[in-house]
Amino acid sequence: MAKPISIEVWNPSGKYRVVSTKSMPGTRWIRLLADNDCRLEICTEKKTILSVDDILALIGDRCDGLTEEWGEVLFSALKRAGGTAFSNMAVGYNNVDVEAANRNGIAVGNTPGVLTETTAELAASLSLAAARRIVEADQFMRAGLYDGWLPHLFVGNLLKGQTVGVIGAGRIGSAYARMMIEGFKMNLIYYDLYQSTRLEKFFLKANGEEPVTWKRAATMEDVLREADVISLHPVLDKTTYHLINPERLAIMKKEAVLVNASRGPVIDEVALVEHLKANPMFRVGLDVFEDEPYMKPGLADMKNAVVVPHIASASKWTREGMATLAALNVLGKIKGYPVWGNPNLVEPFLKEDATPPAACPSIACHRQNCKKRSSVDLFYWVN
Ligand SMILES: NC(=O)C1=CN([C@@H]2O[C@H](COP(=O)(O)OP(=O)(O)OC[C@H]3O[C@@H](n4cnc5c(N)ncnc54)[C@H](O)[C@@H]3O)[C@@H](O)[C@H]2O)C=CC1
Ligand SMILES: O=C(O)C(=O)CO
Repeated sequence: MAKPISIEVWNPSGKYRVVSTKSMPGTRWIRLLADNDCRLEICTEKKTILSVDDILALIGDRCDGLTEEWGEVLFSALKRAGGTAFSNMAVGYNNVDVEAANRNGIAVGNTPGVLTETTAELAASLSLAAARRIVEADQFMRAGLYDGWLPHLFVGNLLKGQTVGVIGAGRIGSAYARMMIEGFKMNLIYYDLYQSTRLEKFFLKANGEEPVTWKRAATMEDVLREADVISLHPVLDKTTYHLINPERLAIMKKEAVLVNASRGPVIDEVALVEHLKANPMFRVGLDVFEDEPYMKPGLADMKNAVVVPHIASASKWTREGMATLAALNVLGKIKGYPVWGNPNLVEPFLKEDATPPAACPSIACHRQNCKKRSSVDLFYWVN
């Protein structure tokens, strides 16, 4: 039997028991649940990742809704406890065994609509940090090694006029592409399984400047060969696992910059470390890792890698929005509300002082609608 888990309780006499396995940013999500007859239990354990036993202890023998990362054991426990709702605080849900959720009649919520720009901005930051060697230079400065301007000191890559490559030109990939085109006047080449109309409709209104060029590549290899900066934004699934492997690394330019703010396993990280060792001018910016929270051996020693701990969606507005949407997914399901028409247009749920619509903002998959949703609504969480 799992040991008791420490929790903080809001509205103890609430009719519905909702458990959050993590403390989430902001307070609106708490108010929304507590004001709607939910007894909210927030796990206050210090550990970042809870074990299956920890979560079983949290579910107990009566629970109406929950937010975490799961499979059959936990979904069947949630079902036995009378639960019907689960929400990730993420757009992605590759942490969720959707089939197991379906078998147990549990709806799976996620939180699109608030992450796109924040995540794209982090990818753009990593692109710049890697191209201009910001982290190396910062460490050098702090170590007291700077003793005067030198022509060769931390020479990096100019972005203007170079080519940015995007693999997976969905919401985030397209937003990132626009930032790099508009901000740095880069030319674009992208690869996606589908034509990205949202990206192709966009054009540079550059007052009198040379317009940038853009094209959709026939193959991913074309992007890897041609681009100077490549950013990965696909979902993680069987088709994208180890998308960047030794063969594909080998065809990239020796001084290319590779950015990953999608999912760690999209890159074969062991192969990447070898490539970084062999090609000191090849640089990467990584927000996600194959075995999060760990890095593959050797990566931490590579000066040509900028690494950050999965913070792409970490802006205050986004994280508070994610918390609100996750809570409203669970609440909406408990109340029997329908699913909101467009999970990417969620502003009505985010208005601070307004009553949110009587709908679940984004139920990515449940028994009734699972097959009907297009792939664009299926997202994946880390690990
Ligand atoms: N690092 C972080 O904190 C965050 C990471 N993400 C991750 O970013 C990724 C993209 O998110 P969105 O843009 O919202 O999703 P999206 O669904 O709008 O875009 C994904 C794109 O990838 C394309 N794609 C799928 N398989 C492909 C393949 N084999 N080759 C090339 N393209 C392929 C799809 O056609 C789609 O256009 C997801 O993995 C998501 O979980 C999202 C938010 C935050
Ligand atoms: O939303 C997601 O998929 C995340 O990775 C959270 O930042």
